[in-house]
Amino acid sequence: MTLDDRTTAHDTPTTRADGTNGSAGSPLAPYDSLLLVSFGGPEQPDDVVPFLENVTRGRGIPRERLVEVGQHYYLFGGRSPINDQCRELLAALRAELDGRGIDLPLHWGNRNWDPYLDAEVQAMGAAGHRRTLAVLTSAYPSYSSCRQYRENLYDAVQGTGVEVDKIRHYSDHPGFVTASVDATLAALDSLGEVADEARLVFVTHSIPTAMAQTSGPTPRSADGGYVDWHLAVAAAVTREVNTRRGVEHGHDLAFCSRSGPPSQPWAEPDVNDHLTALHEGGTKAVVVVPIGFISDHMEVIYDLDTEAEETAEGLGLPFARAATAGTHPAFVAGLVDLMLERAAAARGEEPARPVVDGGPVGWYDCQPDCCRNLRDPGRLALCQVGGPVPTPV
Ligand SMILES: CC1=C(CCC(=O)O)c2cc3nc(cc4[nH]c(cc5[nH]c(cc1n2)c(C)c5CCC(=O)O)c(CCC(=O)O)c4C)C(CCC(=O)O)=C3C
Ligand SMILES: [Fe+2]
Repeated sequence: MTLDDRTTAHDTPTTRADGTNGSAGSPLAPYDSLLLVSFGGPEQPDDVVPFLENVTRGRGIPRERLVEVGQHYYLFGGRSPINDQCRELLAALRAELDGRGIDLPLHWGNRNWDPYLDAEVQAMGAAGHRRTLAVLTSAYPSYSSCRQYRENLYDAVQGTGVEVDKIRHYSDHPGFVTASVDATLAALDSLGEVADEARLVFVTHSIPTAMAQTSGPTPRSADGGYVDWHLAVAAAVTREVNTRRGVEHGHDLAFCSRSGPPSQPWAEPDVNDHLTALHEGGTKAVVVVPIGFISDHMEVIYDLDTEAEETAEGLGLPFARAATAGTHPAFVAGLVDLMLERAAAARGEEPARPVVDGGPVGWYDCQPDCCRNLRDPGRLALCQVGGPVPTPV
């Protein structure tokens, strides 16, 4: 699916003598197109069950959990906001690109729902695109948040002639952090009198402990890159918020949306348990900051705005939830900066790779042993050092 007619106009690319598209001279050369890659979500009640089947195929999620998650979607009319949020991000990216005089076509494909990634990449290939730059709507390393998308990209390009690079992991890029800082400040303001006493509870998607510990490239910490990256972002946001307010807010990292069988360990503490523990320890108010997500999709509007907020209400704990990055101008501009940086690197230049103080610097191509697929280690993935080779055992 393309965003507008202007995009379609580019579907007839100018072909150079060497057979590649006419992207030379563009600040995004060598890329001839851009591709937003997202998770996907149901758009009407009849979509919910097939969507959940797509997400969980072969993943051993208990049936009760699926029924429960289905209810979350039905509570919101069977429609996840995630696709509309992707449409808004595409429109914001288009405007930012236009403002910088960049007219590359911008495409969009999802892992689990229409518009599907496979169909989109097929269409891109048929339209003559040969080298696209992908932006994942997921900012951190881990199997679920990085390699799985890269596996989907590997599958999607087969037979299309399209090559894919991606921007680096961007959660500690100044654009994303600025958006989180602004949102945290606004949420604190909404708490009124108790704001100065509020603790910042940063939240991300829980993943199995085994997946967390094998996230990021080796050598890695015992917690793994997924947790380390979140801790770096939480510290950077807290530091800036505290400086701006002249107050020392304490902070923690908690997890939401645990799935999988109860016997399997997942990253903890769960946000609801954590709010309870904070309350028992005397915390007077909380701001929940969902740094693990880039838009207010179902994990945010159900797991945080519905469930965690209810937990806080039951405790009598003043609660505010900070917005996700969404289409914050600093975030959108930051994504375009990351595209320009990636293109410069692809041209053999050595662009600066800004991150917040103390943050890890993301990488363009993942090491073959990074975020390994523990279930199906033979699956191949794109955007990897040395090409799509199997993960070393
Ligand atoms: C790390 C991570 C992100 C963040 C990075 C990223 O954004 O990609 C993320 C995002 C999302 N997860 C989403 C939805 C779901 N995730 C599920 C299941 C799972 N997620 C996992 C991890 C993650 N998930 C894992 C390890 C599982 C277990 C099954 C498996 O190993 O794959 C299930 C199955 C039911 C359940 O068990 O909850 C659903 C419905 C939606 C769409 C929301 C909407 O519709 O608005 C989004 C953006
Ligand atoms: Fe998920």
